[in-house]
Amino acid sequence: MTSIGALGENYQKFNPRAYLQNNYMPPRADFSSEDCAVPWKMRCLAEAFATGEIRGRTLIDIGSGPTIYQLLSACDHFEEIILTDYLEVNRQVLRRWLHEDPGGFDWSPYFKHACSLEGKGEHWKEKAQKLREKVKRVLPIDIHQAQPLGPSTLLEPADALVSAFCLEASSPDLESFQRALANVTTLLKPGGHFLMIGALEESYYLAGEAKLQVVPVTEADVKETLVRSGYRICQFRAYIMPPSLKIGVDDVRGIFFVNAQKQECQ
Ligand SMILES: C[S@@+](CC[C@H](N)C(=O)[O-])C[C@H]1O[C@@H](n2cnc3c(N)ncnc32)[C@H](O)[C@@H]1O
Ligand SMILES: O=S(=O)(c1ccc2c(c1)CN[C@@H](CF)C2)N1CCSCC1
Repeated sequence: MTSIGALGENYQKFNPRAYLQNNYMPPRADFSSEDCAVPWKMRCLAEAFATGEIRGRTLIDIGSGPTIYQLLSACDHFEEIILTDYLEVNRQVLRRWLHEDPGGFDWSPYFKHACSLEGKGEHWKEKAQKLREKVKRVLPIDIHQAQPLGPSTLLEPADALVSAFCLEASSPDLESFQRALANVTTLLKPGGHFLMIGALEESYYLAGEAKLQVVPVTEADVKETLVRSGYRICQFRAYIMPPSLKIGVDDVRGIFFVNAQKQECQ
């Protein structure tokens, strides 16, 4: 039985570049059809933010990793975006993108796709600049702590949370997944929305030398965990993994998108 500590130790071997190659470059980063995984994920996020119901001053991204695609449709709706991750190597990758350092990952296909989905005629470079302006902090986080951002971070609860492939990929079992959700929920204002993307029935994934354990969760597990943590589920969508995308970097069966609202009476 893997412990939280052992899982954390294993993350020390996590290779951001390998992770990006495995999941955010072809064949998985295929934008040719709306039915492909990445366009599906981005459409879920774009449509949720397009309602105008998810907005406010601050949004926190939980477990950003080395990626920013999950925030492209959020940046018009918040004044301040806070990125977080457990690993300094990932926080460095994020800072390099924010500072436009050469040699960083090319997110332009994702920005172009987001601009196309939103249909506002925005040039992708405008959106990239806007996101860079909105991201004010890149913070360390541990979702297994009661105060995931640590006791000293003077941060009022956020108006919204986003998290993609973090909770199930950081929890050794369902109980710690449930506790982690309760922990991160303390970072969200009552009435605020939590947009979560995650892996369904995945047990591992690779990131270079690292083989990371994932707690396999079903649609019912995710819904039940959210309700028990005091959320109303506004929307739940699932995507089934096509065989062509089973490329040996994980055993993911599909992905879920959930828009959940933290109930006022906690
Ligand atoms: C599968 S990656 C997800 C990255 C990115 N959000 C995405 O959509 O691809 C999981 C992330 O969870 C982070 N992580 C691992 N343990 C964590 C913990 N205890 N608390 C918060 N994040 C953790 C890892 O550093 C890694 O960046
Ligand atoms: O590209 S994805 O959106 C994707 C993207 C990221 C991840 C996974 C999948 C599964 N393993 C996760 C590890 F936690 C990370 N995609 C999900 C649907 S099937 C094809 C792959």
